[in-house]
Amino acid sequence: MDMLVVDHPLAASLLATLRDERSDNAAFRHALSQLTQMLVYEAVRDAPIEKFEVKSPVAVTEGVRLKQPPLLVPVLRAGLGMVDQAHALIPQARVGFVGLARDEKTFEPVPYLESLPEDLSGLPVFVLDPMLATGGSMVHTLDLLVARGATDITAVCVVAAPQGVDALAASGHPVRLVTASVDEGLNDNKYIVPGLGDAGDRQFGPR
Ligand SMILES: O=P(O)(O)OC[C@H]1O[C@H](OP(=O)(O)OP(=O)(O)O)[C@H](O)[C@@H]1O
Ligand SMILES: O=c1cc[nH]c(=O)[nH]1
Ligand SMILES: [Mg+2]
Repeated sequence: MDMLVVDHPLAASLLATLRDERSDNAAFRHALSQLTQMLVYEAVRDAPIEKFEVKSPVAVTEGVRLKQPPLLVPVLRAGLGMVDQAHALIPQARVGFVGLARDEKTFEPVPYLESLPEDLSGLPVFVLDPMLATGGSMVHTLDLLVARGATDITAVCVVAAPQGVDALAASGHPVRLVTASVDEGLNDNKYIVPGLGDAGDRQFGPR
């Protein structure tokens, strides 16, 4: 599986703010939004473009635009903190939604929302979720997308555990990963170490 770890001092600095337990909900949401901008910017770097004619006040010249803007799919709740910034960068993008809550005992994702276009064939998809821990939530989301015909999926995650990376690779789904960090591992509660805690709670408060 292709993986891009965005290695940039500004991304690292925002990640430090996210990790810092002293960052309150507002600071956390702000840093997540800013870091999403960098991750999505890099995720789009090699996307196919098309050329079109632009008339500047001075002359006619060539402009470029994305050939096919991706479908953005935030995984609720935590992915909600990424979608506005991604959409600001790619305003033509359509948006679908998946809602999952990890069971605290089994660590399996429990689905509660699925709002996706019926046919995803030929449409690139960016899944937005800050945390890739065991990978169960992301693989569940990939299952939904592939069942609708998606063949070109990018998982945009702020922090990934090696176990989550392995789970994506083992899924066999057509996915690549863009992340700011592959962390050390998971603790007994399947939280990423060092991670940044519960990305949903840190934005919106405890469920
Ligand atoms: O890789 P996994 O082990 O599946 O864990 C990662 C999932 O856990 C978090 O969501 P959570 O279930 O806490 O829901 P929330 O966003 O509503 O807090 C996170 O946003 C991912 O969706
Ligand atoms: O570290 C983790 C693992 C799952 N979900 C989170 O929000 N954080
Ligand atoms: Mg959570």
